[in-house]
Amino acid sequence: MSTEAGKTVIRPLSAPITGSTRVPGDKSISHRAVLFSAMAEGTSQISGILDSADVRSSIRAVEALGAEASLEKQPDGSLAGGITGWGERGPVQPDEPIDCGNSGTTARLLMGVLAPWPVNVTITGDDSLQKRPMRRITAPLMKMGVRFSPEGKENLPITVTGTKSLKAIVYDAPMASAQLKTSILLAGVYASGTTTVNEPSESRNHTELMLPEYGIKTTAAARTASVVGPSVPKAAEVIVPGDPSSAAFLVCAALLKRGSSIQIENVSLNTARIGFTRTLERMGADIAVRHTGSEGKEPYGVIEAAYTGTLRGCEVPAEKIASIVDEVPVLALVAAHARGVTVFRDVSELRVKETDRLAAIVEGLDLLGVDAWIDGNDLFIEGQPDLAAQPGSVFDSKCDHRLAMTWALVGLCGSVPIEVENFDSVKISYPEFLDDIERLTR
Ligand SMILES: O=C(O)C1=C[C@@H](OP(=O)(O)O)[C@@H](O)[C@H](O)C1
Ligand SMILES: C=C(OP(=O)(O)O)C(=O)O
Repeated sequence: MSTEAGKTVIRPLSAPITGSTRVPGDKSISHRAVLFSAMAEGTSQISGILDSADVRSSIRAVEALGAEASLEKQPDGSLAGGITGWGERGPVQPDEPIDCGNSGTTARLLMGVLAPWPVNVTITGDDSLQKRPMRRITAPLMKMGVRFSPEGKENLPITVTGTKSLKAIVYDAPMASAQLKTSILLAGVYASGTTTVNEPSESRNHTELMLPEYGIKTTAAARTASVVGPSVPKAAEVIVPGDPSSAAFLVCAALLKRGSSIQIENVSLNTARIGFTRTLERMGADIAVRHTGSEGKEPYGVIEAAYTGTLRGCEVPAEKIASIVDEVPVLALVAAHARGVTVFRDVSELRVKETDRLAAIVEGLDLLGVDAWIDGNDLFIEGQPDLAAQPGSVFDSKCDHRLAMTWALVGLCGSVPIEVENFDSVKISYPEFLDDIERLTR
């Protein structure tokens, strides 16, 4: 790998991707472990925490609010140690705005964390995060009694002023978003009565699975989750499994690189997260999932995948999109190599991620000569089984980690070097991505 003027040259892998590996800790569970432990009374013990820029944003945020984190780097690259929360005392008033960097999860969950406390905290973030919608979070929290200034503003920076007299609500969410659901449920922990979030389709359920570990009365069924408050979370022990969203890049690489065969161990097999395995199976991929255990209520196990060279297009219905929401860019690249058309129905949420991922997918696939288009909120890709990049093509990651890894696969699994602009955005979720994939070719 070489980088010049923000462009990284990605060269074809010298051999098929083979063998067993692990991926770093799950980002969603790591954020939650950090934030829930900060809210709790006592010292929580956490291991397997993802050490990435986004999770560091959550750690810095809770430290600024008075939680004590003594986390140490482990030989496997993860962070482990104790977090002593503010519990009944509540967070301290920070001196400065809290900068959540690139992390939507940090900013949005923090609004719910701060809701029960009489502090004024300004939340901000980088250029990308300052463009992402926040009214979806502030509107329901305002119904619970939280104040935001400027009132009704869509984008960060926004100042949160919490209240000790939060009202419990029943909220019909306009979109399937675990960040929205979690923010409301975290506020609900301190509201009197039952706070419920109903969703149009199922989003990831880590919050519902983890809050009971912190002693919070929680109920959950398909598309609905509730907490009963008021209650103070109690310290817990959390072991974070590997991140399936990171695993998806290695799996897709194996499906695109002739002769490859890999096993990814100790990865979360939460069904709300591994929709990509089902999509790839429907595309005819050789992929299998094997449960080996669970941590708390979170299942984990092994994902196996092997190259076959024969993939076909498929249709992914709207209600399954939440289970692949962060994997659509890399699945779109696989679809570009499949025979026939692939359709992802109602992927409008991709427009409001780190960048407009829908537009970026169409742009990147166009550079590869692949016909991809958006009709309404649906994404269509006409695959080409013999697809090959032009040498030296420059793909723009738009400083988005998922796009950086997606376009890197074009170079790694193809036959000519390509370039990826701002490839270093992989530090957001998977800093060791390139090392991990190269290690599997030796
Ligand atoms: O709750 C979470 O940890 C996340 C939820 C998803 O966002 P939305 O809730 O906005 O869909 C996902 O895209 C993000 O990477 C992490
Ligand atoms: C959308 C993502 O994260 P966040 O919303 O936390 O920035 C992601 O990791 O792809």
